[in-house]
Amino acid sequence: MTILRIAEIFGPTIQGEGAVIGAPTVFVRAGGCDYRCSWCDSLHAVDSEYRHTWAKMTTEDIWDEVERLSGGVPLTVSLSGGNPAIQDFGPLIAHGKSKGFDFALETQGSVARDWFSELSPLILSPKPPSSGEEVDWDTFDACVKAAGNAETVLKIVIFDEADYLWAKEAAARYPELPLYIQPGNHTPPPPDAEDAKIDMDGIMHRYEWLIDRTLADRWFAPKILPQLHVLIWGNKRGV
Ligand SMILES: C[S@@+](CC[C@H](N)C(=O)[O-])C[C@H]1O[C@@H](n2cnc3c(N)ncnc32)[C@H](O)[C@@H]1O
Ligand SMILES: Nc1nc2[nH]cc(C(=O)O)c2c(=O)[nH]1
Ligand code: SF4
Ligand SMILES: [Mg+2]
Repeated sequence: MTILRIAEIFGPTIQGEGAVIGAPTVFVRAGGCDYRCSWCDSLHAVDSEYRHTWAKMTTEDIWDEVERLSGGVPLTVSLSGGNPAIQDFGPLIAHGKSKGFDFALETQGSVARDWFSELSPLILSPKPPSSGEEVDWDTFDACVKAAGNAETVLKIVIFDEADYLWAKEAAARYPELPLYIQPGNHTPPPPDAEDAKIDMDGIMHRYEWLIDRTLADRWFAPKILPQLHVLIWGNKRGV
């Protein structure tokens, strides 16, 4: 029996980022991450200090909750975290797909899994210099390979000029993958935050900077998107 550490399951809400922005989805947020990005907006699912808040759930437990939240109506389930790839979501994905649901998964690309080939899409989010983490490109390549024919997209968070230049180089490694860039939320919630306040002016300013920077550069490959859920709900948890 597969037991998974789950920080939260919520929805239905809209997918706020990237390729299927605006699409109804239910989120399953895995607990635990092999990275610790300086600006992570989901530290409650990363910091082992919050481990006691993560539920130990079987595939069946998770599926029951997804069905309850979705009313049993098939949609795309978004697997995020933490890094969902450090746990075995293969059985959940197989079960959900047999019921007509699809699965998207967000990961930084530090662990490759054979079940990536069952995703639609696999969202790979390599981390730029401002994160304080460093990409192992061999492992990242292995993630792209593991996905095989499954839809795979790149989503890169950009905070500053160094990140921007890095994103261009990173994207150039994978010219065949659809590319999404998003401005960073420089006011991510502390892990124990009740308060959903953000610096909205600052976030919009960074978004405008990223659009201007990209277009002035005649870099037309990426779609440049905000975190839509942050614009609507700020740092509120569970949306
Ligand atoms: C919390 S992560 C979880 C999945 C996986 N660990 C990853 O990083 O891809 C989900 C997405 O949120 C992005 N993200 C995290 N913190 C952010 C922030 N402060 N501003 C903008 N995007 C952020 C990540 O880059 C990733 O694309
Ligand atoms: N609505 C909504 N969209 C999201 N897209 C990626 C998210 C994440 O934290 O992985 C996220 C999230 O937490 N909420
Ligand atoms: S890899 Fe993702 S979940 Fe892990 S610390 Fe970075 S942004 Fe947060
Ligand atoms: Mg998020």
